[in-house]
Amino acid sequence: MTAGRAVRAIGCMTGTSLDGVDVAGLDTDGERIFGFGPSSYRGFSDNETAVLRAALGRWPGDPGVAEAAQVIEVAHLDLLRDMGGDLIGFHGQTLAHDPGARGTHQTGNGARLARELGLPVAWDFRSADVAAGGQGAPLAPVFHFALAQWIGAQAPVVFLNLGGVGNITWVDPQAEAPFAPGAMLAFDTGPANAPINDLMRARRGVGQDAGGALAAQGRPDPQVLADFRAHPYFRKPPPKSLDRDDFAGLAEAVAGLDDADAVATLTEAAALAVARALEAVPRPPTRILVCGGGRNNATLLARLRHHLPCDTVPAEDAGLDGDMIEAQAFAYLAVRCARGLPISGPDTTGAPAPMSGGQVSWPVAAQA
Ligand SMILES: Nc1ncnc2c1ncn2[C@@H]1O[C@H](COP(=O)(O)OP(=O)(O)OP(=O)(O)O)[C@@H](O)[C@H]1O
Ligand SMILES: CC(=O)N[C@H]1[C@@H]2OC[C@@H](O2)[C@@H](O)[C@@H]1O[C@H](C)C(=O)O
Repeated sequence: MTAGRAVRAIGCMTGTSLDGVDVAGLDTDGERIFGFGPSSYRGFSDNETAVLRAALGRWPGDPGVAEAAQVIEVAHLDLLRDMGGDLIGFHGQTLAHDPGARGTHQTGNGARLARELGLPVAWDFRSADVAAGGQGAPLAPVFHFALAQWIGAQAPVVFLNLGGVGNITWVDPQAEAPFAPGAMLAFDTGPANAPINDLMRARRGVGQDAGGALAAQGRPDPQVLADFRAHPYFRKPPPKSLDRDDFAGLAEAVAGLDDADAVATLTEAAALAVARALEAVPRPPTRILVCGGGRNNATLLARLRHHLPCDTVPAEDAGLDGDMIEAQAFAYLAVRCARGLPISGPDTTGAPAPMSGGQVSWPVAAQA
C-alpha cells in the first residue's frame, strides 16, 4: 500500500451500545479519502447480546470471554463474506477498558477472520497506545481530520459521536497534518446511550428510548444532575477516556425515579457532559456534526442544541453517513496500520508522541 493509491478497506465496529455490527467500505490510501463504499449492519440476537453483556468488565482468560469472542467472530464473518474489499479493519468488542491499570480489552480474533475470509485483517488497534502510556481511545479522530478535509471545512469543526459512550474530536482543518500540534483535540465526553439503553432494557424490556419519546415525557431530576456534574471525570483535563460502565453511579442515582423522569435525567446528563466537553476545546467550532445512534434521539438532540454554543446538526447535513463514521474510521485506520502511519498522539489519546498501532494478520501466515 502506497501514498496516492486507493485500496478498498472494509471497517467494522461493534460499539459500547451492544446493538450490533456496522461494516463500511472506504477507498483510501490511509491519508486521503477517495470515496465511500457500501455499508451493512447486523444486529445481535437476544442470545448474543446476553453473552456479550455477561462478559462486560472481563479480561482475557476470564469466564465467558471465549463465548463472547465466538459471538463477535461469527457476526463479523456473516457480514464480511459478502463485502469484498482488499483489507479489513476489525475493532472487536470492547469488554473492559482501564488504561491506567489493567489495559484495554477488545475481544475477537483478527487472525481467525483473516484465515476464514482469505483477506488481510488489521486489528488490536488500542493495545500499543495503552502500552506507551496513552488512553487507547478515542482512535477515530485521525479519520475525523480526513473527513473535515473531505467536506471542505475551512474553520474548526467538531465531530460528536453519541454511541454507548460519547466522544468529541475538535479539528482545525487548516492544520498541515492530523498530528501537527494543535490540529485536533479529542476525548470521551461522558455516558451517552449506554445508561439509557440499560434502563429501558431493565424497566421496559426494550433496547432503547426510540426517538427519545419517553425522555420527552419526563422531568430531569436537579439533584441527580448536580451530583453528576460534580463527578471528578469532568474536572480531569483531556486526554481522557471512559469504560462503558464508569458512570454506574448514575444508574443507581435514578433508581428511585419513575421511568420517564429517570430516562429524562439520563438524557439530560448525556447532553450536559457534551456541553462541559465543549468548554475544553481550543477555539469555538463553526458547527458540531453529530454521528452515532444518539443523533436519532430527538430529545437528546434538542437538549444538546439548548446547551451547545453553535449549530449542532446530524453528520448527514455535511453529506456524511452518521451511522457509519466509526466503521469507516476503522477502514481508514486499517490502511494507516498497514502503512505504519500514526493513528494516535498527544492530542487524541495522550500517547507521548504520534504513533502507529494495530497489527495485520495475513491469511497465509494465519494458516501456518
Ligand atoms: N431512533 C433512535 N432513537 C433513540 N436512540 C437511538 C435510535 N437509534 C439509535 N439509537 C441509540 O444509538 C445506539 C447505537 O448507537 P451506535 O451504533 O452509534 O453505538 P455504538 O457504535 O455501539 O457505540 P460507541 O460509539 O460507543 O462505540 C442504540 O443502542 C440506541 O441507544
Ligand atoms: C475503549 C473503547 O472501545 N472506546 C470506544 C467507546 O465508544 C465511544 C468512545 O468509547 C470511544 O473512546 C471509543 O470508540 C471510538 C470508535 C474511538 O475509538 O474513536
